[in-house]
Amino acid sequence: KIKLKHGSHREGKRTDAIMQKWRGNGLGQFIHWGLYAIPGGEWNGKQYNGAAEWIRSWNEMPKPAYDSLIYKFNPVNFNADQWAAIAKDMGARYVTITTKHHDGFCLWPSKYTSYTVANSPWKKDIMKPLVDAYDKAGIDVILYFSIMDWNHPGWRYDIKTRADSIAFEGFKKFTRNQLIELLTMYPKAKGLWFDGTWDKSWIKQAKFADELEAEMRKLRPGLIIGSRFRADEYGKRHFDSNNVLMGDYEQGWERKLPNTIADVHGNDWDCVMTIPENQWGYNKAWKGHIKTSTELIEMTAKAVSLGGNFVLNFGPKGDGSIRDQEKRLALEIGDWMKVNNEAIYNCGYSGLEKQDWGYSTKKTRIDKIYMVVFNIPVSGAYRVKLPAKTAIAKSYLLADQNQVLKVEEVHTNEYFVYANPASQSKPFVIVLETKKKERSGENNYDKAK
Ligand SMILES: COc1ccc([C@@H]2N[C@@H](C)[C@@H](O)[C@H]2O)cc1
Repeated sequence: KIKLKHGSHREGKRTDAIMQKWRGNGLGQFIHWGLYAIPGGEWNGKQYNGAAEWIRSWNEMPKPAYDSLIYKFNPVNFNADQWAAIAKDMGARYVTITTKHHDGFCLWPSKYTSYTVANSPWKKDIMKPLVDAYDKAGIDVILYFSIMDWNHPGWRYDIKTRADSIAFEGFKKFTRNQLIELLTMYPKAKGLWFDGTWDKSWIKQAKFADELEAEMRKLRPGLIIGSRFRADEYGKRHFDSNNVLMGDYEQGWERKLPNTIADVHGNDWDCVMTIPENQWGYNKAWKGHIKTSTELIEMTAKAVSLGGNFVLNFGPKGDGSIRDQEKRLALEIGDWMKVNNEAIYNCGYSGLEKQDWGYSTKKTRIDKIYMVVFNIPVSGAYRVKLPAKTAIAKSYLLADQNQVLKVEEVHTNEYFVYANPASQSKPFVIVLETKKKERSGENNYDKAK
């Protein structure tokens, strides 16, 4: 092991109640909202083919033109309770909200810069009504914060000269001040989701970032901070030089999911996902493949089956309203979650071998396994292999618990569960209540039991 001063300060999963709640959330909502929602991926009648929240980096859009969008920020249709209701109806149990994206525009009235809502026509704080609305809806709030800040004069991509170094020292103080300010103004926030930490300038700040993380955790005991915040003194990110996870959960799954349990290295993690291929901020033109609710439900089940959370992104429009396609998807996912959320909330890796019909999840600390089915076998038989000494006490459809299902042990600890789902066009869940195997002879079940 390499001696590290600024590596990870904890090995293994956090076991406290706040993290256990986070771990059991299963499904979250991401909100990307800011000045970039006003142009919505378009400028002077031309479409930017990158991600809409990156339009400032487009040569076709003069930086001053972007920066003066602050004078157009007046979201007359902004309604925090409506956003929270959409998340609630979808079945999200936490939300991650952009307080400040890379452009540096602050959705809260920060004392440390003038580039905030306070100096827009809107004038009012956006974060407070959002935090309060989601909290009232029983949805935990995580604050997204971009370290990289294109608006701050002290930001540097790398530190090459003494002048860079002096400027960046000012930037570091500014960053610390804003983070302490956010934690102080919004004490209900359960965690921070950092982004914009890949440039050399920040990677070189191992000591500063380590001390800042310690200061934030002291100010807010139990605060949840992911692996993307800081690098160790050798510049290693997400995993330190001894390959130990930085922070409380892995933030490496952006627009992609792990495939097997080996990919998640026994850590907590979240996957953040866009509905189109790659748009976080509102884009007028949703080009390419727009994911369906069934695809998104499958990603949610896959994430939970591998011990993580699935966080689906919404990009509200410049006027504060949510686009119809996003509202419809949230309702469709919510309809499924209303019936099947027992297989998602407070569930995790089942330890069972992956089968073709879909993903299995296991209720934490309870002998219940959920077979979340996406591929219906023509045989009507759903194969499941259980660990030795484990038997199936009972099996039924989650959506209709009176329908006890026939189970047949076809090989030692390998069973066929027979089910005919009500609908062939929607994912459904088979529940297995397991128990210790008393004696070897117990191998056939008939429907009546
Ligand atoms: C260099 O590539 C990227 C890709 C996406 C991002 C940001 N992370 C996502 C969560 C969005 O905020 C996106 O703008 C930043 C840099």
